[in-house]
Amino acid sequence: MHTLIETNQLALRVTELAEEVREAYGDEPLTVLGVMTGSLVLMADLIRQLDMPLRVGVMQARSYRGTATTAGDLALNLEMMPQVAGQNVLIVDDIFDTGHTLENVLAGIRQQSPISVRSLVLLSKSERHEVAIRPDFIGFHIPNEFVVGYGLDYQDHYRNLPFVAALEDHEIASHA
Ligand SMILES: O=P(O)(O)OC[C@H]1O[C@H](OP(=O)(O)OP(=O)(O)O)[C@H](O)[C@@H]1O
Ligand SMILES: Nc1nc2[nH]cnc2c(=O)[nH]1
Repeated sequence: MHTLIETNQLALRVTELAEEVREAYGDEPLTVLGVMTGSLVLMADLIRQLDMPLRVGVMQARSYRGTATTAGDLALNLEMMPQVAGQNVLIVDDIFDTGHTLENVLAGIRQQSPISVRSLVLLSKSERHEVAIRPDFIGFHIPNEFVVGYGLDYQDHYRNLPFVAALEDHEIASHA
């Protein structure tokens, strides 16, 4: 694997993203919803830099199964999520790739009658987008490589890496 984004770059950019979120919401109460499992590390770093009245919740969206590095069927589980009716909601995810996950998550949340919904992702792969929507806050635009670390997995490994790295083709094949 080769490193794409170093630990200190991640820390600096997450601090900037927190500032952008503070500018957007001011002192308004906010509900931050992390899309599990990939947003786990970003959520932990981001929410500790937000100082408005904050509620934190999680939901699960999962589309990548087994050895696949292309999207399969998407399973959404909103049962773990707090009530969002009448709330300003910020969806947080690790990566916006084809965009289908976020598009589905946004549609699911909008059905719960929030006041507003915005979205924040750490990474965006512009070359791969297949949907019309875009996240409101984006940490980094990255090339079309399969990335791991800082919450992102390959077959549930590598989420604990403190940096973002791209896997080489043979590393993906070797897990297959
Ligand atoms: O833009 P897309 O092409 O839809 O891909 C983005 C989604 O894929 C990953 O989730 P994954 O299904 O791998 O689950 P995970 O968060 O548990 O790793 C990632 O965390 C995003 O939620
Ligand atoms: N780990 C990981 N999950 C993804 N989901 C969509 N794209 C990616 C990616 O590049 N890496």
